[in-house]
Amino acid sequence: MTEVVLDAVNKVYPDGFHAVRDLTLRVPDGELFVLLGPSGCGKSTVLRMVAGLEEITSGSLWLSGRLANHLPPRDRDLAMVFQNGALYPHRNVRGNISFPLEVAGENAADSHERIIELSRALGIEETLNRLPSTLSGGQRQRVAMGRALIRQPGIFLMDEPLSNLDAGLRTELRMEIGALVRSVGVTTLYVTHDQTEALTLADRVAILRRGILQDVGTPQQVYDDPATTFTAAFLSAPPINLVRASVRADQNDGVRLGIGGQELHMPWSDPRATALVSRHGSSVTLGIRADALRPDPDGQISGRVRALEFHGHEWLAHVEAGVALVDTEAFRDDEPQQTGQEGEPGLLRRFLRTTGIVAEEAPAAPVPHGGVHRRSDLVFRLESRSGISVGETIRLSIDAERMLLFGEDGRRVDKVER
Ligand SMILES: Nc1ncnc2c1ncn2[C@@H]1O[C@H](COP(=O)(O)OP(=O)(O)OP(=O)(O)O)[C@@H](O)[C@H]1O
Repeated sequence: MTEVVLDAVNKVYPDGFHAVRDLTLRVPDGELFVLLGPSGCGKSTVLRMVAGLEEITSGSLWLSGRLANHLPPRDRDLAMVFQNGALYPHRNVRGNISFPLEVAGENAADSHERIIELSRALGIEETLNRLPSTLSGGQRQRVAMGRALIRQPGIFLMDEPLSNLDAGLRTELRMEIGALVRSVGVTTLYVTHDQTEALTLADRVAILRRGILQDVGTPQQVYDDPATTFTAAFLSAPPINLVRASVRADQNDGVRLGIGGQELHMPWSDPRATALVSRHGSSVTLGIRADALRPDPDGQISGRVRALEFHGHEWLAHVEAGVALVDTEAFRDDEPQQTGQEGEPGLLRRFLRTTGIVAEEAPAAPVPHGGVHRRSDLVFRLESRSGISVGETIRLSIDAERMLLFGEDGRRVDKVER
C-alpha cells in the first residue's frame, strides 16, 4: 500500500499553458481522496502526473517515500480506470479481468479464486463468460475496475469513472466503489466535477480551480468551513448567498456588518469579530447558506418575498433584501454543465491556444469581489410553504455560527480548522 505526496508540483504544457500551479497534497496510505473542480481545472493532469503519463514540470512526486518523478508508469504499482474503461472486445469478462495476471506471468489456476471473489464483490459474477458487447455500461465499468484491482495495486486512480452512466446507476455504483476500495484498503485518487459524488464518496477532498488548490479537507470540513469563496460557491447545494458587507468596528459595540441598507451585529465575544478589526472601513464577503437563514419576526434582515420555488423535498424562497451579491456566475464560467459537451471545453481551449486564436489564459484571477444585483437577492430554504406568500415582507434571522467571512482575496478572514 502506498502514500502519495505531491510537493509544489507544477505542470506547464508544451504550448506554455500552466495547468497546475504549486500543488502540494499528501494522501496517506489507504485513503479515498477525491480531486474536485470544474472542467479544465487540472484534475486529470494531476492524475496523469501521478500515473507517470504526463511529465512533471517542477516539484516532486513521492510514492511511499520514494521520489517518483522519473519512475516509469509500470514501476509505480498503480492501476487506472477512465471514463470509458475500454475493455478488450474479444475477451470475455473473465479474460478481461485476468489479463493483467497473464501479462505478469501468474498461474491462471492460482488466480481463479481471486477472480471469482472480486467479480462477486463487483456484482458481475454472472457475467464472467460474456463478451463486453453484451454488457451494460455499468457492468463494463465494473469489469474495468475488476481488471484494475486484480493485481492489488498500491494506488488506484479513477478519472470520472461514472460520468457516462445514468443517474440511478451512478448513485448505486458510487456506493459500491466506496465500499470496495475501502475493503481492499487501496490508496485511491478519484477525479470528478460532481460535488455530490465528491462529498458522498471521499475520505478527503481537494478542490481545484484553474490549476490552483482552493481547499482540502473532509467533505464536512470543506462544506461547513470552506477556506475560499470559490469552494463555498462550488459546493452549492443548497445554494449559498455571497453578500458584500462593509465592516465597521466599534470599541464598545463589536463589529457591524453593513449589507445594503441593513446591519448585522457581531459582538466582541464572537472570535470572528476580532479577525475583522483590521478590515474596519473595508468590505468582506459574507457567506450564508440557504439553510442558515430562517423566517423570524425578530430577525435582523427584512425583505420582500419575490418567488417561492418547489424543489420536491424543499422550497426555496427568494427574498429581495436590497443587498449586493458577489457574482458567483463568474465562478460558473468554468463549470462543465455551462459549457456544452463534457470534454469539449478543454479541447477547444487547447485548439484555440495552439492555433494562436487565443493567448494563454490569465493566471487565476483574484476571486471577484464586486457586488452585483441578481433579480432576487437572498435565497433561503423552507421545509414547506409555511404560510409565506409571494409579495409579503418578512424578517429573517441568520444562524450566526454558520456565517462565513471572506476577504478581498477570496480567502477566509478567520482561521479555517483542518
Ligand atoms: N496536452 C495538452 N496541451 C496543452 N494543454 C493541455 C493539454 N492537456 C490538457 N491541457 C489543458 O490543461 C487544462 C487542464 O486540463 P485537464 O484535462 O487536467 O482538466 P480537467 O480538470 O481534468 O478537466 P476535464 O474534466 O474537462 O477533463 C485545460 O485547460 C486543458 O485544455
